[in-house]
Amino acid sequence: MVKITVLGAAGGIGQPLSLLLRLNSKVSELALFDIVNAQGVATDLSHIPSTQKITGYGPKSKTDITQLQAALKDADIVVIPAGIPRKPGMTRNDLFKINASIVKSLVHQAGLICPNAFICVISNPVNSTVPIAVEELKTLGVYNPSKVFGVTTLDNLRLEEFLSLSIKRATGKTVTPAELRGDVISIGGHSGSTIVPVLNSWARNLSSEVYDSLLHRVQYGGDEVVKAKQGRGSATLSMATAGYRFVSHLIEALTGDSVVDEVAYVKFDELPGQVPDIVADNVSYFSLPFKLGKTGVKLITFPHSLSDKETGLMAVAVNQLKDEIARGVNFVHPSKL
Ligand SMILES: NC(=O)C1=CN([C@@H]2O[C@H](COP(=O)(O)OP(=O)(O)OC[C@H]3O[C@@H](n4cnc5c(N)ncnc54)[C@H](O)[C@@H]3O)[C@@H](O)[C@H]2O)C=CC1
Ligand SMILES: O=C([O-])CC(=O)C(=O)O
Repeated sequence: MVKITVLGAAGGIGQPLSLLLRLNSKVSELALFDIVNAQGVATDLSHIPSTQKITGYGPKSKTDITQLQAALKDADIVVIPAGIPRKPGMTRNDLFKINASIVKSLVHQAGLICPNAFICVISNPVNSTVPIAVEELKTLGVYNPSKVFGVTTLDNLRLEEFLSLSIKRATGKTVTPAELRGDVISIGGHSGSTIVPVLNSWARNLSSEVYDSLLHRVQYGGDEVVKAKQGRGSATLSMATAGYRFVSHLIEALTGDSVVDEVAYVKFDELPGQVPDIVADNVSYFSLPFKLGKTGVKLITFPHSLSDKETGLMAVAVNQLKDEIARGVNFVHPSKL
């Protein structure tokens, strides 16, 4: 029995993500909330045969929070793709002005109504919106470091797909993205040079030229989609797939006895497991691999074998992340910095 609430469910990510969740038989209840059209999306999805209860909620007025609260009641997992996406020429940080308040207000209600729920933040800029979520939950006294995630799974999907293509191009050999999954991961943050792909022994297959173009494509994959969509938004279908991969693992961890391997952007300093000094001495948030159980993150499992190049990338990532994390914290506590 798992209840999932999707906030921003009528959007470009929210709709396909809700569709995928509708098809998961372990989800007993799916609550969709949006400021527009969530009831319409829920009605549409309700025609797909399922034993799952599905409901749609939207505010009845500008100040109405009762519908949001009803959607969040008894939620085990809250997924947040609410907020504006990029247009060409914008960075993810340009979204902060609008999305920071959206995430803060939604997480505030989640902290009040379902304080034990897992919180999965998709809204950008993830490097800053997750610190906002954490600080908001702290102010309510309900923060649990094992249960708050920035969803960076799309960086891992891109790495698996683009590396598979790069290996084919460089060696003529076929290594499927599924074979690479788990063996290569993306750590760091979720924007440009904060994204650090860790290639393990697969790097040996690539010339420095192929490596550099792979690195660029993983770090700036989001820009590629924004440009191709020509002002009509950013990644939605790949993101819904990524979001579903992450959330379905959470569901697995919640409903079974198995411990699942995942990667997400977390506040790691209060979690068990070792993180290298270069990270731990400079930031408290990083996208990291971990073991996931019923109660959330059980253990950070930092990759053992980073190359010199990857260690260098990590130093760059940490530097940029510092400011982006501070921006999120400062938004909730303007006087703290
Ligand atoms: N973490 C990641 O890897 C990725 C994150 N994103 C981010 O996800 C966010 C959503 O992207 P899209 O779905 O493409 O945007 P969209 O504009 O298609 O959908 C966003 C939805 O949020 C709703 N919304 C706005 N304010 C709300 C509020 N206060 N409460 C509830 N719903 C609200 C809107 O009505 C809309 O339906 C963006 O910030 C985007 O940058 C996008 C791709 C990847
Ligand atoms: O690039 C964007 O704005 C959306 C995003 O986070 C991604 O595609 O990785």
